[in-house]
Amino acid sequence: MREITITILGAGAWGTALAQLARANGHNVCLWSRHGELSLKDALEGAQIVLSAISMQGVTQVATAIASIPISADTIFVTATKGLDAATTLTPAQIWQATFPQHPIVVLCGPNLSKEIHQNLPAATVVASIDAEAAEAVQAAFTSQRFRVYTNSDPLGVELGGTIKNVIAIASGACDGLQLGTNAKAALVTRGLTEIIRIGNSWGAKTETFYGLSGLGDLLATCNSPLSRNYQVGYQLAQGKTLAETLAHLEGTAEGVNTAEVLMQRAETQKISMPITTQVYRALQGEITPRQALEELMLRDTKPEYNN
Ligand SMILES: NC(=O)C1=CN([C@@H]2O[C@H](COP(=O)(O)OP(=O)(O)OC[C@H]3O[C@@H](n4cnc5c(N)ncnc54)[C@H](O)[C@@H]3O)[C@@H](O)[C@H]2O)C=CC1
Ligand SMILES: O=C(CO)COP(=O)(O)O
Repeated sequence: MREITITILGAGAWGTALAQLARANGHNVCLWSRHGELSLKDALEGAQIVLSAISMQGVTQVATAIASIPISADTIFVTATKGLDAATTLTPAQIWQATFPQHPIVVLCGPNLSKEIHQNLPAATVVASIDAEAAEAVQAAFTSQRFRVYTNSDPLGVELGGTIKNVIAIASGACDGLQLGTNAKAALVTRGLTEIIRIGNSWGAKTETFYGLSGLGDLLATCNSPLSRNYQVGYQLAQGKTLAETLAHLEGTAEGVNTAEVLMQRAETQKISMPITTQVYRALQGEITPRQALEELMLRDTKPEYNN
Protein backbone atom coordinates (compact mmCIF):
# COMPACT_ATOMS: atom_id res chain seq x y z
CA MET A 1 0.00 0.00 0.00
CA ARG A 2 1.25 3.51 -0.87
CA GLU A 3 2.18 5.45 2.27
CA ILE A 4 0.49 8.84 2.53
CA THR A 5 0.29 11.64 5.08
CA ILE A 6 -3.01 11.86 6.97
CA THR A 7 -3.91 14.55 9.51
CA ILE A 8 -6.68 13.64 11.93
CA LEU A 9 -8.41 16.51 13.69
CA GLY A 10 -9.84 15.69 17.13
CA ALA A 11 -8.14 13.28 19.52
CA GLY A 12 -11.34 12.00 21.12
CA ALA A 13 -12.63 8.41 21.03
CA TRP A 14 -13.25 8.35 17.27
CA GLY A 15 -10.23 10.39 16.16
CA THR A 16 -7.82 8.13 18.07
CA ALA A 17 -9.49 4.96 16.72
CA LEU A 18 -9.21 6.24 13.14
CA ALA A 19 -5.59 7.24 13.75
CA GLN A 20 -4.91 3.70 14.98
CA LEU A 21 -6.43 2.25 11.77
CA ALA A 22 -4.42 4.59 9.53
CA ARG A 23 -1.15 3.92 11.40
CA ALA A 24 -1.73 0.16 11.19
CA ASN A 25 -1.87 0.63 7.40
CA GLY A 26 1.61 2.20 7.49
CA HIS A 27 0.57 5.81 6.87
CA ASN A 28 2.26 8.86 8.28
CA VAL A 29 -0.42 10.06 10.74
CA CYS A 30 -0.60 13.34 12.62
CA LEU A 31 -3.29 13.50 15.31
CA TRP A 32 -4.24 17.08 16.19
CA SER A 33 -6.04 18.10 19.38
CA ARG A 34 -7.05 21.60 20.45
CA HIS A 35 -5.49 20.72 23.83
CA GLY A 36 -2.11 19.66 22.37
CA GLU A 37 1.14 21.53 21.68
CA LEU A 38 1.01 21.23 17.88
CA SER A 39 -0.40 24.21 15.94
CA LEU A 40 -3.05 23.55 13.28
CA LYS A 41 -0.64 24.89 10.66
CA ASP A 42 2.11 22.43 11.62
CA ALA A 43 -0.40 19.59 11.90
CA LEU A 44 -1.63 20.18 8.34
CA GLU A 45 1.86 20.33 6.78
CA GLY A 46 1.99 17.94 3.80
CA ALA A 47 -1.42 16.33 4.52
CA GLN A 48 -2.95 14.51 1.55
CA ILE A 49 -6.01 13.61 3.60
CA VAL A 50 -7.40 15.78 6.42
CA LEU A 51 -9.95 13.82 8.45
CA SER A 52 -12.15 15.62 10.95
CA ALA A 53 -13.39 13.62 13.95
CA ILE A 54 -14.32 16.73 15.89
CA SER A 55 -17.65 16.84 17.65
CA MET A 56 -20.32 18.96 15.95
CA GLN A 57 -19.94 21.96 18.22
CA GLY A 58 -16.36 22.53 16.99
CA VAL A 59 -16.68 21.90 13.25
CA THR A 60 -17.36 25.45 11.99
CA GLN A 61 -14.68 26.92 14.25
CA VAL A 62 -11.98 24.48 13.12
CA ALA A 63 -12.94 24.62 9.42
CA THR A 64 -12.81 28.44 9.56
CA ALA A 65 -9.40 28.34 11.27
CA ILE A 66 -8.02 26.02 8.57
CA ALA A 67 -9.34 28.28 5.78
CA SER A 68 -6.63 30.83 6.61
CA ILE A 69 -3.83 28.20 6.35
CA PRO A 70 -2.29 27.48 2.91
CA ILE A 71 -2.94 23.84 1.95
CA SER A 72 -2.36 21.88 -1.24
CA ALA A 73 -5.20 22.10 -3.80
CA ASP A 74 -5.28 18.26 -3.95
CA THR A 75 -5.94 17.76 -0.24
CA ILE A 76 -9.03 15.63 0.43
CA PHE A 77 -11.20 16.54 3.41
CA VAL A 78 -12.95 13.68 5.18
CA THR A 79 -15.64 14.25 7.78
CA ALA A 80 -16.50 11.61 10.39
CA THR A 81 -18.68 13.84 12.60
CA LYS A 82 -22.31 12.79 13.17
CA GLY A 83 -24.29 15.92 13.95
CA LEU A 84 -26.14 18.95 12.58
CA ASP A 85 -25.29 22.62 13.03
CA ALA A 86 -27.76 24.11 15.49
CA ALA A 87 -27.87 27.56 13.85
CA THR A 88 -28.13 26.51 10.19
CA THR A 89 -29.14 22.80 10.22
CA LEU A 90 -26.17 22.23 7.85
CA THR A 91 -24.42 18.87 7.95
CA PRO A 92 -20.66 18.75 8.70
CA ALA A 93 -19.89 17.89 5.05
CA GLN A 94 -21.90 20.91 3.89
CA ILE A 95 -19.88 23.11 6.24
CA TRP A 96 -16.55 21.68 4.97
CA GLN A 97 -17.70 22.03 1.35
CA ALA A 98 -18.80 25.65 1.86
CA THR A 99 -15.45 26.47 3.47
CA PHE A 100 -13.37 24.57 0.87
CA PRO A 101 -15.41 24.71 -2.36
CA GLN A 102 -12.48 23.62 -4.55
CA HIS A 103 -11.57 20.53 -2.48
CA PRO A 104 -13.12 17.06 -2.59
CA ILE A 105 -15.17 16.29 0.53
CA VAL A 106 -15.71 12.69 1.65
CA VAL A 107 -18.08 11.49 4.39
CA LEU A 108 -16.93 8.49 6.47
CA CYS A 109 -19.75 6.80 8.36
CA GLY A 110 -20.85 3.33 9.42
CA PRO A 111 -21.52 1.04 12.38
CA ASN A 112 -18.22 1.86 14.06
CA LEU A 113 -18.34 1.89 17.85
CA SER A 114 -14.88 3.23 18.62
CA LYS A 115 -14.25 0.96 21.62
CA GLU A 116 -14.59 -2.11 19.37
CA ILE A 117 -12.27 -0.56 16.76
CA HIS A 118 -9.72 0.09 19.53
CA GLN A 119 -9.97 -3.63 20.41
CA ASN A 120 -9.08 -4.58 16.80
CA LEU A 121 -12.50 -6.16 16.23
CA PRO A 122 -13.64 -6.34 12.58
CA ALA A 123 -15.93 -3.63 11.18
CA ALA A 124 -17.15 -2.13 7.91
CA THR A 125 -17.79 1.47 6.95
CA VAL A 126 -18.74 3.70 4.02
CA VAL A 127 -16.83 6.56 2.39
CA ALA A 128 -19.15 8.71 0.29
CA SER A 129 -18.48 11.57 -2.07
CA ILE A 130 -19.64 13.11 -5.32
CA ASP A 131 -15.95 12.81 -6.26
CA ALA A 132 -15.50 9.06 -6.89
CA GLU A 133 -11.69 9.31 -7.10
CA ALA A 134 -11.50 10.99 -3.70
CA ALA A 135 -13.75 8.34 -2.14
CA GLU A 136 -11.55 5.60 -3.64
CA ALA A 137 -8.40 7.27 -2.29
CA VAL A 138 -9.89 7.29 1.23
CA GLN A 139 -11.08 3.71 0.77
CA ALA A 140 -7.54 2.65 -0.16
CA ALA A 141 -6.04 4.52 2.78
CA PHE A 142 -8.25 2.92 5.44
CA THR A 143 -9.11 -0.54 4.10
CA SER A 144 -7.51 -3.42 5.99
CA GLN A 145 -8.18 -6.99 7.07
CA ARG A 146 -10.17 -5.68 10.01
CA PHE A 147 -11.77 -2.58 8.47
CA ARG A 148 -13.73 -3.09 5.25
CA VAL A 149 -14.47 0.20 3.48
CA TYR A 150 -17.19 0.60 0.83
CA THR A 151 -17.59 3.62 -1.47
CA ASN A 152 -20.91 5.37 -2.03
CA SER A 153 -22.01 8.31 -4.21
CA ASP A 154 -24.70 9.73 -1.88
CA PRO A 155 -22.70 11.62 0.78
CA LEU A 156 -25.78 13.41 2.11
CA GLY A 157 -27.67 10.14 2.66
CA VAL A 158 -24.65 8.52 4.29
CA GLU A 159 -24.13 11.47 6.60
CA LEU A 160 -27.81 11.85 7.53
CA GLY A 161 -28.22 8.12 8.25
CA GLY A 162 -25.34 8.17 10.75
CA THR A 163 -26.55 11.42 12.27
CA ILE A 164 -30.29 10.93 12.64
CA LYS A 165 -29.96 7.40 14.02
CA ASN A 166 -28.43 8.90 17.16
CA VAL A 167 -31.89 10.17 18.14
CA ILE A 168 -33.40 6.72 17.61
CA ALA A 169 -30.50 5.26 19.66
CA ILE A 170 -31.59 7.47 22.58
CA ALA A 171 -35.12 6.10 22.24
CA SER A 172 -33.73 2.59 22.04
CA GLY A 173 -31.69 3.01 25.22
CA ALA A 174 -34.85 4.22 26.95
CA CYS A 175 -36.73 1.19 25.61
CA ASP A 176 -34.14 -1.13 27.19
CA GLY A 177 -33.98 0.98 30.36
CA LEU A 178 -37.73 0.50 30.76
CA GLN A 179 -37.34 -3.23 29.99
CA LEU A 180 -39.97 -3.11 27.25
CA GLY A 181 -38.76 -6.26 25.52
CA THR A 182 -37.58 -7.38 22.09
CA ASN A 183 -40.87 -6.80 20.24
CA ALA A 184 -40.98 -3.17 21.34
CA LYS A 185 -37.34 -2.65 20.37
CA ALA A 186 -37.88 -4.15 16.92
CA ALA A 187 -40.93 -1.92 16.36
CA LEU A 188 -39.06 1.16 17.56
CA VAL A 189 -36.00 0.59 15.38
CA THR A 190 -38.10 -0.21 12.30
CA ARG A 191 -40.38 2.81 12.70
CA GLY A 192 -37.28 4.84 13.52
CA LEU A 193 -35.83 3.89 10.15
CA THR A 194 -39.09 5.00 8.46
CA GLU A 195 -38.74 8.35 10.19
CA ILE A 196 -35.07 8.69 9.15
CA ILE A 197 -35.99 7.95 5.52
CA ARG A 198 -38.90 10.40 5.56
CA ILE A 199 -36.85 13.38 6.71
CA GLY A 200 -33.75 12.22 4.81
CA ASN A 201 -35.71 12.17 1.52
CA SER A 202 -36.94 15.70 2.20
CA TRP A 203 -33.27 16.76 2.46
CA GLY A 204 -32.53 15.17 -0.94
CA ALA A 205 -30.95 11.88 0.20
CA LYS A 206 -31.68 8.58 -1.58
CA THR A 207 -33.88 5.98 0.13
CA GLU A 208 -31.55 3.07 -0.70
CA THR A 209 -28.67 4.72 1.16
CA PHE A 210 -30.61 4.41 4.42
CA TYR A 211 -30.76 0.63 3.98
CA GLY A 212 -26.96 0.49 3.86
CA LEU A 213 -24.20 0.41 6.48
CA SER A 214 -24.45 4.09 7.41
CA GLY A 215 -28.23 3.89 7.82
CA LEU A 216 -29.66 0.58 8.95
CA GLY A 217 -26.18 -0.71 9.84
CA ASP A 218 -25.35 2.16 12.17
CA LEU A 219 -28.90 2.16 13.54
CA LEU A 220 -28.57 -1.51 14.55
CA ALA A 221 -25.15 -0.98 16.14
CA THR A 222 -26.08 1.99 18.27
CA CYS A 223 -29.61 0.85 19.17
CA ASN A 224 -28.28 -2.45 20.50
CA SER A 225 -25.06 -1.53 22.27
CA PRO A 226 -24.44 -0.02 25.69
CA LEU A 227 -21.14 1.20 24.16
CA SER A 228 -23.18 3.86 22.33
CA ARG A 229 -23.26 7.10 24.29
CA ASN A 230 -26.61 8.00 22.74
CA TYR A 231 -28.08 4.67 23.85
CA GLN A 232 -26.66 5.38 27.33
CA VAL A 233 -28.43 8.75 27.48
CA GLY A 234 -31.79 7.09 26.83
CA TYR A 235 -31.06 4.24 29.22
CA GLN A 236 -30.14 6.63 32.06
CA LEU A 237 -33.20 8.83 31.46
CA ALA A 238 -35.34 5.71 31.77
CA GLN A 239 -33.63 5.01 35.11
CA GLY A 240 -34.98 8.35 36.33
CA LYS A 241 -31.82 10.43 35.90
CA THR A 242 -32.08 13.96 34.53
CA LEU A 243 -30.33 14.86 31.29
CA ALA A 244 -27.85 17.06 33.18
CA GLU A 245 -26.94 14.18 35.53
CA THR A 246 -26.61 11.79 32.61
CA LEU A 247 -24.38 14.07 30.55
CA ALA A 248 -22.21 14.90 33.57
CA HIS A 249 -21.19 11.22 33.86
CA LEU A 250 -21.06 10.40 30.15
CA GLU A 251 -17.69 9.52 28.62
CA GLY A 252 -17.53 11.62 25.41
CA THR A 253 -20.13 13.23 23.19
CA ALA A 254 -23.77 12.15 22.61
CA GLU A 255 -24.60 14.09 19.44
CA GLY A 256 -28.22 12.88 19.41
CA VAL A 257 -29.13 15.36 22.16
CA ASN A 258 -28.52 18.40 19.92
CA THR A 259 -29.55 16.57 16.77
CA ALA A 260 -33.03 15.96 18.23
CA GLU A 261 -33.51 19.71 18.64
CA VAL A 262 -32.29 20.54 15.12
CA LEU A 263 -34.52 17.83 13.63
CA MET A 264 -37.52 19.18 15.50
CA GLN A 265 -36.97 22.64 13.97
CA ARG A 266 -36.63 21.15 10.50
CA ALA A 267 -39.59 18.80 10.87
CA GLU A 268 -41.80 21.67 12.02
CA THR A 269 -40.83 24.06 9.22
CA GLN A 270 -41.09 21.33 6.56
CA LYS A 271 -44.24 19.78 8.11
CA ILE A 272 -42.71 16.30 8.37
CA SER A 273 -44.14 13.85 10.88
CA MET A 274 -41.42 12.60 13.27
CA PRO A 275 -43.26 11.06 16.22
CA ILE A 276 -40.31 9.22 17.79
CA THR A 277 -37.98 12.20 17.47
CA THR A 278 -40.69 14.43 18.96
CA GLN A 279 -41.02 12.21 22.03
CA VAL A 280 -37.24 11.91 22.42
CA TYR A 281 -36.95 15.68 22.25
CA ARG A 282 -39.68 16.18 24.86
CA ALA A 283 -38.07 13.61 27.18
CA LEU A 284 -34.66 15.28 26.78
CA GLN A 285 -36.29 18.62 27.66
CA GLY A 286 -37.72 17.04 30.81
CA GLU A 287 -41.29 17.76 29.61
CA ILE A 288 -42.28 14.09 29.88
CA THR A 289 -40.80 10.88 31.28
CA PRO A 290 -39.70 8.06 28.92
CA ARG A 291 -42.73 6.05 30.08
CA GLN A 292 -45.08 8.90 29.16
CA ALA A 293 -43.29 9.14 25.79
CA LEU A 294 -44.02 5.45 25.23
CA GLU A 295 -47.71 5.95 26.06
CA GLU A 296 -47.97 8.87 23.62
CA LEU A 297 -46.43 6.75 20.85
CA MET A 298 -48.69 3.79 21.51
CA LEU A 299 -51.86 5.92 21.60
CA ARG A 300 -51.30 7.70 18.28
CA ASP A 301 -54.06 7.42 15.65
CA THR A 302 -53.99 4.15 13.72
CA LYS A 303 -52.76 4.32 10.12
CA PRO A 304 -51.41 2.24 7.22
CA GLU A 305 -47.79 1.12 7.58
CA TYR A 306 -46.76 3.03 4.41
CA ASN A 307 -47.86 6.26 2.67
CA ASN A 308 -47.80 8.27 5.84
N1 LIG B 1 -16.96 7.34 19.33
C1 LIG B 1 -17.54 6.69 18.35
O1 LIG B 1 -17.78 5.48 18.45
C2 LIG B 1 -17.90 7.39 17.08
C3 LIG B 1 -18.08 8.77 17.04
N2 LIG B 1 -18.46 9.39 15.88
C4 LIG B 1 -18.66 10.83 15.81
O2 LIG B 1 -17.38 11.46 15.88
C5 LIG B 1 -17.51 12.73 16.54
C6 LIG B 1 -16.54 12.75 17.71
O3 LIG B 1 -16.92 11.71 18.59
P1 LIG B 1 -15.98 11.20 19.75
O4 LIG B 1 -14.56 11.18 19.31
O5 LIG B 1 -16.56 9.95 20.23
O6 LIG B 1 -16.20 12.36 20.82
P2 LIG B 1 -15.20 12.82 21.96
O7 LIG B 1 -16.03 13.65 22.88
O8 LIG B 1 -14.44 11.66 22.49
O9 LIG B 1 -14.18 13.76 21.16
C7 LIG B 1 -14.58 14.95 20.55
C8 LIG B 1 -13.35 15.66 20.04
O10 LIG B 1 -13.76 16.91 19.43
C9 LIG B 1 -12.90 17.92 19.92
N3 LIG B 1 -13.55 19.23 19.87
C10 LIG B 1 -14.77 19.56 20.37
N4 LIG B 1 -14.98 20.88 20.17
C11 LIG B 1 -13.89 21.37 19.55
C12 LIG B 1 -13.51 22.67 19.11
N5 LIG B 1 -14.30 23.72 19.27
N6 LIG B 1 -12.31 22.80 18.52
C13 LIG B 1 -11.50 21.75 18.36
N7 LIG B 1 -11.79 20.50 18.76
C14 LIG B 1 -12.98 20.33 19.36
C15 LIG B 1 -12.59 17.50 21.36
O11 LIG B 1 -11.45 18.16 21.85
C16 LIG B 1 -12.36 16.01 21.16
O12 LIG B 1 -11.05 15.75 20.71
C17 LIG B 1 -18.98 12.84 16.97
O13 LIG B 1 -19.67 13.60 16.01
C18 LIG B 1 -19.48 11.40 16.96
O14 LIG B 1 -20.86 11.31 16.71
C19 LIG B 1 -18.63 8.67 14.73
C20 LIG B 1 -18.44 7.31 14.72
C21 LIG B 1 -18.06 6.57 15.89
O1 LIG C 1 -21.94 6.43 15.88
C1 LIG C 1 -21.45 5.58 16.59
C2 LIG C 1 -21.14 4.23 16.11
O2 LIG C 1 -21.23 4.13 14.74
C3 LIG C 1 -21.15 5.89 18.00
O3 LIG C 1 -22.33 6.01 18.70
P1 LIG C 1 -22.38 6.96 19.97
O4 LIG C 1 -21.95 8.33 19.49
O5 LIG C 1 -23.79 6.88 20.41
O6 LIG C 1 -21.42 6.39 20.98
